[in-house]
Amino acid sequence: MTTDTTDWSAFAQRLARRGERRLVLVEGPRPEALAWLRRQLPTPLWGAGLWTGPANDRPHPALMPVAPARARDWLGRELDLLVWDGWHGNPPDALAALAGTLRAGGLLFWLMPPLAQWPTFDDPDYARTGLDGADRHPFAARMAALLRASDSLIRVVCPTRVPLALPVLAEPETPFRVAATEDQARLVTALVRFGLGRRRRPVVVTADRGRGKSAALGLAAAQLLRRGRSRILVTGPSPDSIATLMRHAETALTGDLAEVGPDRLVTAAGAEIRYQPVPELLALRPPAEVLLVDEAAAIPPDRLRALLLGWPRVAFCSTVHGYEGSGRGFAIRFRATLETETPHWQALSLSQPVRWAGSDPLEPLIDRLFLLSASGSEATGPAGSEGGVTVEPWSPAGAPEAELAEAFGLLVDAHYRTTPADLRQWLDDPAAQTWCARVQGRIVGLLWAAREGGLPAPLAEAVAQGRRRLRGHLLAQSLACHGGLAEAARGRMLRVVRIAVAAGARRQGIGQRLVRAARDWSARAGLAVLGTSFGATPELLRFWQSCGLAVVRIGVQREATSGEYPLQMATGLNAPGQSLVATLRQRLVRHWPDLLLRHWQAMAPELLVSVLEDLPADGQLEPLDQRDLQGFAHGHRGYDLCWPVLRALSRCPGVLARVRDQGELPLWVAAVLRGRDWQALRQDGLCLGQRQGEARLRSVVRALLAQAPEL
Ligand SMILES: CC(=O)SCCNC(=O)CCNC(=O)[C@H](O)C(C)(C)COP(=O)(O)OP(=O)(O)OC[C@H]1O[C@@H](n2cnc3c(N)ncnc32)[C@H](O)[C@@H]1OP(=O)(O)O
Ligand SMILES: Nc1ncnc2c1ncn2[C@@H]1O[C@H](COP(=O)(O)OP(=O)(O)OP(=O)(O)O)[C@@H](O)[C@H]1O
Repeated sequence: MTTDTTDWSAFAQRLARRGERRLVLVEGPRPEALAWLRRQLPTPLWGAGLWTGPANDRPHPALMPVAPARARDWLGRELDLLVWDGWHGNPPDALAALAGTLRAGGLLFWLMPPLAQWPTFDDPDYARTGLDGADRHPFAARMAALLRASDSLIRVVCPTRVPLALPVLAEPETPFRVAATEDQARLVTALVRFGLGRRRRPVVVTADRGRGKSAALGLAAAQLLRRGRSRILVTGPSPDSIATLMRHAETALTGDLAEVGPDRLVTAAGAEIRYQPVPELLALRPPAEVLLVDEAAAIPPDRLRALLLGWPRVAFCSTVHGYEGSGRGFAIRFRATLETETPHWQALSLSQPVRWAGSDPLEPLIDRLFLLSASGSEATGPAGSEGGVTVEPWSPAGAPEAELAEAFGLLVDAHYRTTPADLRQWLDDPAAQTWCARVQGRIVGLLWAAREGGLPAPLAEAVAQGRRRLRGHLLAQSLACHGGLAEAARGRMLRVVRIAVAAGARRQGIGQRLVRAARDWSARAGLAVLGTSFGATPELLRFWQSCGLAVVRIGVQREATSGEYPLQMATGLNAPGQSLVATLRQRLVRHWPDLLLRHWQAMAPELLVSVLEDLPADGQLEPLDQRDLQGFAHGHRGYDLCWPVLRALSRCPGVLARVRDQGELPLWVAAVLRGRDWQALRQDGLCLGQRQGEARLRSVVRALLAQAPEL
């Protein structure tokens, strides 16, 4: 033992008795820091630990090496020690996620250059998101300032040979123990009431990490079996996600169980709690009185909806931890479905931590560093007018902390996947431009954009041919590559990365004003295009249309998490930009019927038609087509013979809008545009069969011909 060794094991035990965890920042050259750590960590190590650097460098053989990119695999597990090698990169989402796996008594050693060097430290992780070109890093500077101000942080400056003076921690009166909190007990009671109560009154439980939400589900499921329910189904994004739930249910049912398996608990009376994966549940539809869905935020929205409608009592639970970015967005987006389908739904939440004490300083510190609990302004705009709203350029990097938290909160609340990595990108990207809208000084709207494109001709050509891919330049690159147009990567553009207006201030023109500010700035700066890329919904499409942008591309695959098609819209700001947008749109006009048949089968009819209505109508009927249509309308000509003409008719101006007005859009889209057969249409409840379906389509065409004789 050398003289500078600290008894970390005793310190960890004391922390555990207080229910707390600590961050230990090990500053100074990496070799010295590693040498220091090697001297500190005893053999055997006092608990389970991870090391995020290269396996060969690990400072203790008992530390398990894990690449930060695999941090997700550790969610739901528990650790005593995390040694984070910041010299090999600091991806914010992974650091925040792994910090949450530390149990009471846990220590997080973070190896980094001295705090003073953080603003210019060339973090190896920057290359992943194109930030390696920046010479200053406000995000890291901000973290350094927050750490410097923290009174719970333990700082070690290497090289050092003196023993560390650890904080003196008082012994608690009662040692901390992981056990039910009052909050959790209340939730269990509420869940039992829900499980025994009326149908179609779903509950949505949200909680930060480590609040005991999964355990509460298990405890409630056990009580429900005891109180007469015969089958409770549980599901989640993966079998691992329900292990805690099953374990707590099993413990609560001890003595009553006839069969115990990892995905099934059966009581002596034959009642069961059974895990089934989401696809299996939706395919087999096993009956059950209650369905519990854990980690619901990681399940695509269309599946959540199917689960909601498929069983009489459904509870959805989700963690709202910001590093996955899905939690809060889940609550916000799913709310719309709940309000429409099951207006009597109920929101429940858990706030007291179970895994550590309320006095734990690590959770609030990580929270501050990564703004994990940021939530947007409650401020509303002035009703019915634009008066009192100011729109101005704004820089997140220079903003006071409280304002930054409020502004980032707006983005988090408004977007499904806004994570600490976005916060870093927003603060650090030299190509970022931001505008904010204020009412009485408070931020009620934000537009974050990034300058893209402007690539040298040979590189732009290589991107267009699909031979090169670059970090960043998302829209420029996508348009160049998918459209096969080098001009898209050569021209300079501004991409709106995110826009958000506080819920209480929407539909007052604030969004439009923010876009106008970005557009005016771009035009003045000589950029060719203003564009954006987002998960398509008819509402957002309408918003961007109202800002003067037009559809230039729709992705061929839905995004896995949101289940939405990526949609790209743009407007030309000068002659080359206008010509680029026009060319992209012409290609889309030519290609959409084929894209539709092969790729857009899952697109909701409303969205599909909104997209098609955005494009210039290009359908033309010839005299023979017109004769066919007359024949079809009056029942002399069969549907199959007329199908090509009906498709051409769909492309004529105003036709789809008229079909919508007649309430027949779903049938028209499925039969005519998608070419689905009558059996499939009947199965989907779109018609009673061929005879009835054809009759309805004939009646639509008759009305069309009456309204628009020029057809
Ligand atoms: C790249 C991206 O960021 S895409 C994601 C956009 N952001 C989000 O989805 C976050 C949540 N939503 C929001 O924050 C807001 O609703 C925004 C930013 C989309 C729109 O901001 P707002 O200030 O409400 O828009 P604004 O009042 O300027 O609307 C202008 C027009 O857009 C259209 N529009 C806006 N919202 C909607 C909507 N929900 N449904 C239909 N049309 C809409 C309307 O035509 C509206 O004019 P009108 O109110 O006179 O009918
Ligand atoms: N009432 C309880 N008694 C004993 N242990 C509990 C109790 N509630 C929760 N725990 C334990 O606390 C830890 C966290 O609980 P749980 O996994 O339910 O939390 P969670 O809110 O789902 O959090 P996370 O998203 O971090 O997994 C688990 O190890 C669990 O076994």
